[in-house]
Amino acid sequence: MPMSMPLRARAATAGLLWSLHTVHLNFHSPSLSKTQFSRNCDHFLPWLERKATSRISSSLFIGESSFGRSLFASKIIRSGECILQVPYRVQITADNLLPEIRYLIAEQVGNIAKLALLILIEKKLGQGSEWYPYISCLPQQGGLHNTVFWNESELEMIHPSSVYQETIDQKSHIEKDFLAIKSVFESSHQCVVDFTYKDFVHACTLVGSRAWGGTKGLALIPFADFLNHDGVSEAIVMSDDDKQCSEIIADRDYAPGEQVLIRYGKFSNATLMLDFGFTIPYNIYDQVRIQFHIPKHDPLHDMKSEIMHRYFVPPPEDMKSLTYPLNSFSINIWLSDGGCDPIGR
Ligand SMILES: C[S@@+](CC[C@H](N)C(=O)[O-])C[C@H]1O[C@@H](n2cnc3c(N)ncnc32)[C@H](O)[C@@H]1O
Repeated sequence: MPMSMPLRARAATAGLLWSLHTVHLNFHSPSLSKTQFSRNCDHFLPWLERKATSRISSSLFIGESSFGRSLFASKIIRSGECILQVPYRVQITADNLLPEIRYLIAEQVGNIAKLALLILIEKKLGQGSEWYPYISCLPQQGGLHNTVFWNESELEMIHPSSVYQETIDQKSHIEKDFLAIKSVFESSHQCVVDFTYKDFVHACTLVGSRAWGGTKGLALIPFADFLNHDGVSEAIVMSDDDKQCSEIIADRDYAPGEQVLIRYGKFSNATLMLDFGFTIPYNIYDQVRIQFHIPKHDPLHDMKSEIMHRYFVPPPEDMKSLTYPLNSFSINIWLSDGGCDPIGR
């Protein structure tokens, strides 16, 4: 079963996603730099395999590319090969919170906030945390570029995009969760862990950009979350309930040393910027939605309406919850032949 990245579901309810095509924010060159082991990560995979008591991957090693930490082929990989299997038992979900904390915040906040709290608790435990080798590998504050971290003048640049409003909504959602957790802890006279609003925003953004929703609910999947995104890759994180693991099958051949990329979802640049803090240069999922008014007195009214209905494009999967006006259509910004397709296919 395919899994999907989480924040999208929430953001999709916030409003129409207009393309961010006017502001291209890919700070990195897509070409890969020399691969080397990332700081702090040398012992990561052996630790995870010990914890899982099984092989996670014999095909991948951790290195760095212009996309940050990345996974690379350690040998020839053939299309169709299983390159990674992460058992459910080494994935982190809200169930890993201590029962008394889980009970306290049960109805107060959603899974993103619960996982964020778990990260903050484990981080405070330092080397005493059973997840230390993973938690200590996660990006530090200042290392994420999602729009929630943008200052006012940066946000002003994207005012015409729906990402602007979605960013504001996301911030207020995080603030609401923060206050809810703090108030629960205060009224129960429990000081589970001391953290600031800034810590909490960082932790929520970490979860939003590297957790998957699956059969076990929202889960951080160590090692799988070191894989970077390529919108045209067919490789996705899948759940296998029989084998009790998440796995990834290679969608093409890889030579040793090549970076292995997966698709997080069929996301526009607006979504990528909001939830993951990057955009890609030619995003085949970028769309603008054009609303089109056909006045009743227009002599071509019937013909135009008929064309509109014939070519009406249903909203993408991740925007199903939105009601699209019928007098609108999508334009894909980038097409493989470089042209514009007015019916959005
Ligand atoms: C699931 S993590 C992937 C591993 C990450 N590079 C790391 O250092 O841990 C997702 C983050 O990786 C980065 N990323 C993934 N794909 C990217 C891409 N195509 N271009 C630029 N950054 C990317 C973004 O910072 C994103 O929020």
